Amino acid sequence: MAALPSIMETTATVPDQPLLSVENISRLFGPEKGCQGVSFDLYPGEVLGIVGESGSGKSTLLSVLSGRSQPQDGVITYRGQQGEIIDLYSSSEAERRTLLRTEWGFVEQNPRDGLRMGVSAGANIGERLMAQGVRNYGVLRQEALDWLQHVEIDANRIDDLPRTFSGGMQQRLQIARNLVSSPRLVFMDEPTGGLDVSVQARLLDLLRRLVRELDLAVVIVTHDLAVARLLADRLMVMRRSRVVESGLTDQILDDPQHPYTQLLVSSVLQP
Ligand SMILES: Nc1ncnc2c1ncn2[C@@H]1O[C@H](COP(=O)(O)OP(=O)(O)OP(=O)(O)O)[C@@H](O)[C@H]1O
Repeated sequence: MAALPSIMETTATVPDQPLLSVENISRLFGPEKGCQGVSFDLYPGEVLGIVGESGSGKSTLLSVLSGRSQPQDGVITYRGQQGEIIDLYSSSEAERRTLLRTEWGFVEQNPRDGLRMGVSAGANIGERLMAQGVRNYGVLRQEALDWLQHVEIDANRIDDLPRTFSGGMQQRLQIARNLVSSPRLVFMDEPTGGLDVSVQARLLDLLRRLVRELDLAVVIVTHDLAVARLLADRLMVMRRSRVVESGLTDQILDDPQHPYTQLLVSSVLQP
């Protein structure tokens, strides 16, 4: 297999400085509906899981963190590739969109929301590279072939439309489309949701491998504690719009402190 692209060799990333700093952000649609008072730092290469029951505010928080919806309160700063500090919501919408297409990625739960269904698998992968200025057809095609291989899709499907792919393949294609441009930070919203258990397991293995090999920082929303256990270094547990507990994944899952987390963990352990 071709080597994965080495990432960020030229970056000014300082490992002991946060990539993303989140200070007291809130976005509420009603009392306890949305997210409020959320603060944390995310470091390069770190995987943060956001867990909690349905309606606790996970997706709202993710959309605020990823620059998709403006918080009513709080500040989010991102340390750019050159070491510059970017205040996410002081930037223009165009700047935020550029960030999402280049240094960031977003893996949607439903691959149809993250893929362009009307163009080939190869074109889906090549799009972000083109946005970064790669124009050479041979280079684009080779990158697409390499990435199909990285996500375990047969290379001879390169010219096929994503709608001819299975759900698991579409999700792997979406991952390739996001990772081809060597993002430093990837947001994922229930990336294994809606897939069969066996397909989920394979996708999780793939994600785990890619996250490690590419040293990606990830914020992943999941209601599945097994997914969180497998992927996340750290967890934030949300309930009714607030973070009720946060810490190292093993610590939280093996010795939950908050009664709600205890309930969440014990409900999974029960047959
Ligand atoms: N655009 C919106 N307008 C009004 N209310 C909203 C909107 N988006 C989310 N909400 C409400 O905010 C609360 C949190 O929703 P959110 O989708 O963030 O929760 P979640 O934890 O991601 O849930 P799930 O796991 O079911 O996706 C819910 O009560 C939801 O109804």
